[in-house]
Amino acid sequence: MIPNSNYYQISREEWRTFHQEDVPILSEDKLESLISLNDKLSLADVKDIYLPLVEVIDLYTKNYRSLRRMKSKFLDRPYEPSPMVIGVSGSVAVGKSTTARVLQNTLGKFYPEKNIGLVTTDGFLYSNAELIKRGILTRKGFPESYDMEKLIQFLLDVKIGKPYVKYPVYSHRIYDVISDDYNVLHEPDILIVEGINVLQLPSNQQIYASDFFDFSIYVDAEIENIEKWYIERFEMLMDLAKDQPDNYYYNYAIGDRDEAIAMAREVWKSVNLKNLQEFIAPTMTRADLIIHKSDNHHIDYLNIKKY
Ligand SMILES: Nc1ncnc2c1ncn2[C@@H]1O[C@H](COP(=O)(O)OP(=O)(O)OP(=O)(O)O)[C@@H](O)[C@H]1O
Ligand SMILES: CC(C)(CO)[C@@H](O)C(=O)NCCC(=O)O
Repeated sequence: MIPNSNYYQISREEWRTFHQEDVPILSEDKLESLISLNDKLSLADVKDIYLPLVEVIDLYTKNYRSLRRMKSKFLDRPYEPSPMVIGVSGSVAVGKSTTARVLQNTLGKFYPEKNIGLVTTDGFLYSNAELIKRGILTRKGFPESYDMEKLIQFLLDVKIGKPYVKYPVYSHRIYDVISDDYNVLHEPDILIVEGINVLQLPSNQQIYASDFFDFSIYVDAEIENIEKWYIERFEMLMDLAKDQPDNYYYNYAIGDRDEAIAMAREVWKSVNLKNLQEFIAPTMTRADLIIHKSDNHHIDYLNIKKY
């Protein structure tokens, strides 16, 4: 329970019962096809968690569009379509990208005619070379390691409806931003932006990234579980790198496994846990919705903002 909470805490058992009468139910076929897109996802998760969640997002989307329409009419300005932007935040390795991907796919089934985009803020990290130049390589993921001005310009371009918006991409495989390459976003109706920093307030800008979010989600879990998932992912990345000498994890993969895992535990403690406690967890109560995961990534309850 969040102290002095302005949230309703809702158990999974209750959450799964929420449904708007006038919203059509997704067919079993569509639900089955969603699970095949993600091996981490169960049919129970789609039905219990993600279907009510897309219906909540549907309420926020309708409200967002109708307010914008009324405002442009009131101000006597043309109505310019602008995508609804959803932020997904939480610790390193808590499962933000997995949650965001499942949400993207479920929204895609819910609104088959709409374009649902997904971008991670990892691409807006400074490159390793730049982090070294600034003496902050061991602060990767901390607020100062992101080019926030670039992220805010990107969000602004998306919001004003620029037809093609470029954005940089990060690769866990090379442990760096991919240089000389970028992805392009083309007129999304809804954009999900996932990253540890989406709810943070920058110290030196007048515009906040969070100004652009119309709905925000924080993925929460106990620290011991997140550490476990971080180490499991490290082992998975190491296993994938075994035959790839150009992979950042290759040297760990061919070296002593216990030593590599001990090193990962140290990085977790001295970098990611510190970042979580100092800069990420304090932003949790800015989110409209907090999803709580327990053992085995099981979502057991959610907190949704009252006011
Ligand atoms: N629902 C789930 N069921 C099983 N495994 C999951 C689930 N969600 C996430 N994971 C696993 O937990 C690990 C972390 O997940 P993910 O990569 O989505 O986290 P993240 O918060 O996006 O991390 P980062 O900030 O470092 O990119 C991964 O190994 C992922 O496969
Ligand atoms: C790229 C981030 C910051 C977030 O996804 C994270 O995965 C990371 O690399 N953190 C730095 C410390 C580490 O190597 O885990």
